[in-house]
Amino acid sequence: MSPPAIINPSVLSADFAELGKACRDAMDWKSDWLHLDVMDGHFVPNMTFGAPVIGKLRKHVDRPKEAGGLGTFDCHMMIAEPMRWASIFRDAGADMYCFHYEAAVTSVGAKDPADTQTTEKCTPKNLIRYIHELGMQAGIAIKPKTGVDVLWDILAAEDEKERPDMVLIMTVEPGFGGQKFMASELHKVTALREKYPNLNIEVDGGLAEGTIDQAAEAGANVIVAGSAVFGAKDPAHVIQVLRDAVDKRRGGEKL
Ligand SMILES: O=C(CO)[C@H](O)[C@H](O)COP(=O)(O)O
Ligand SMILES: [Co+2]
Repeated sequence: MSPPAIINPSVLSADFAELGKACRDAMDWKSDWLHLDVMDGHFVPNMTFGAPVIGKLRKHVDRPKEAGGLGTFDCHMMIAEPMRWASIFRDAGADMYCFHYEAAVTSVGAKDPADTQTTEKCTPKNLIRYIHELGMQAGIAIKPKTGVDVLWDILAAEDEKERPDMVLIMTVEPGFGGQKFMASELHKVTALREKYPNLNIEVDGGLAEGTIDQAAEAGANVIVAGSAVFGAKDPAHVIQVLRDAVDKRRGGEKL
């Protein structure tokens, strides 16, 4: 059976002037995690917030989930140099540091924003190892134009410290909330779920009541939803619908 449903609202669609309230609301609505979209204006054509904001939000979010809080701050790092910023986000309170494969393979392995000397290349496996050494969980994301094939070698790393805890399949082009769900990406989820029954597989972009069944059927269990939750009249109901769809697939019931 695939892992349990993890419903993960993205604050990208919340009122940025009231992010503390958005976190408290997400807890009240019985979310499992909180998804934080970090955008740098280089890797994607948009900017959001960085570690200082995440550090402040931590104060609004109780742990653990069992006590009514949110267990995991899931930081979706849409940034060009993911190795450079990992320790800073760890210090701010990130639990899951989910970087983009495309950014990792085109950046250097400097571990400090001010380091201009390092020229050694970053690799996904080295970055995953480093994220684990920092005490965070490691996620790896791929954009719609990146094939799922790039992930096989990383998932099969001999050393478990170099294997990701979660894979994120983007179902929109990263950069903006409220875009149309790309069902064309779900074959990647199906392929991953076939090979890795226990892996946390996250989908992000355009997930809502009308699209969740396809994603759940493909095998996704970590569900990001921004506009569908923060734009809803009854966000707690939407979260329940998303959870039920994943749980039905887990129970073997055909959707
Ligand atoms: O990573 C993202 C965009 O790059 C967001 O997490 C995502 O788009 C969520 O928003 P919505 O559910 O409205 O599509
Ligand atoms: Co995201």
